[in-house]
Amino acid sequence: MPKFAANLTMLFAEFPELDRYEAAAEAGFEAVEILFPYETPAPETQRALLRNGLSLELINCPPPNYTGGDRGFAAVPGLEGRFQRDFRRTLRYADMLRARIVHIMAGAASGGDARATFVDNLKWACDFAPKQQLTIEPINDVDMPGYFLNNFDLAAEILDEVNAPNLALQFDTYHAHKIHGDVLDCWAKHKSRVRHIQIGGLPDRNEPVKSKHFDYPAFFEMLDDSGYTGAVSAEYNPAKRTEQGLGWLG
Ligand SMILES: O=C(O)[C@@H](O)C(=O)CO
Ligand SMILES: [Mg+2]
Repeated sequence: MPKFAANLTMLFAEFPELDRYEAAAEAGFEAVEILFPYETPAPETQRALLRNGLSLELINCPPPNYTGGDRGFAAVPGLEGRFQRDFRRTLRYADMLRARIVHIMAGAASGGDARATFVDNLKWACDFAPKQQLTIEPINDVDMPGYFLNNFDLAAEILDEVNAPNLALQFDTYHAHKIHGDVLDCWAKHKSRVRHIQIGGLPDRNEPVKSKHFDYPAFFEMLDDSGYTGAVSAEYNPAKRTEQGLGWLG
């Protein structure tokens, strides 16, 4: 089986943030991710990770929590200064929490200027933090209207243009399904660029179980055979309490 991680922004949300780490460890996870850890002092998150023997796979840039607000600034012309400040702050958290990956969010924008801004900001970030693994994630524009990076082919072009060893693709099966329909086809086309996977049930983003839309057990087997060594993070809305829906873990 792949190395599964629990996304603590969506899983174990029955508990206060710092208690989710213990809940994830008790459920058998050895790794977690949290999209926006910025409202909790980093030393407290660090202690929760250590106490529960968990590694941190990923955090998002920008801080802080964007509930109801912006979806990043990396592709927003004119906000390069804001992007750089955010990125520096994210890196301080990433260093302290030893986050394996930082996902850089593009933000709401469109057109050629946005694309050029995104490429320039990504090049700057890759140079500024050569030892930090970075990703970009295509996100469907029903869930995030106006989000710049809204398809995988565009992400592939951007990755080619930036051409940095520490920048790769974050492949979320839920978004792949909503954007392109056929997840396996999208995977086959882009797998060589993928450094992080997120999963959610199709089509409703609940537990990642086998459905007429997707065969998760077969996908996990295929990942094992493919030599993929990254994490597969459970990023979904549990239909009931989180623990009651973890049968898919095997
Ligand atoms: O898929 C998602 O929604 C997330 O991975 C994310 O980073 C958006 O905040
Ligand atoms: Mg995702």
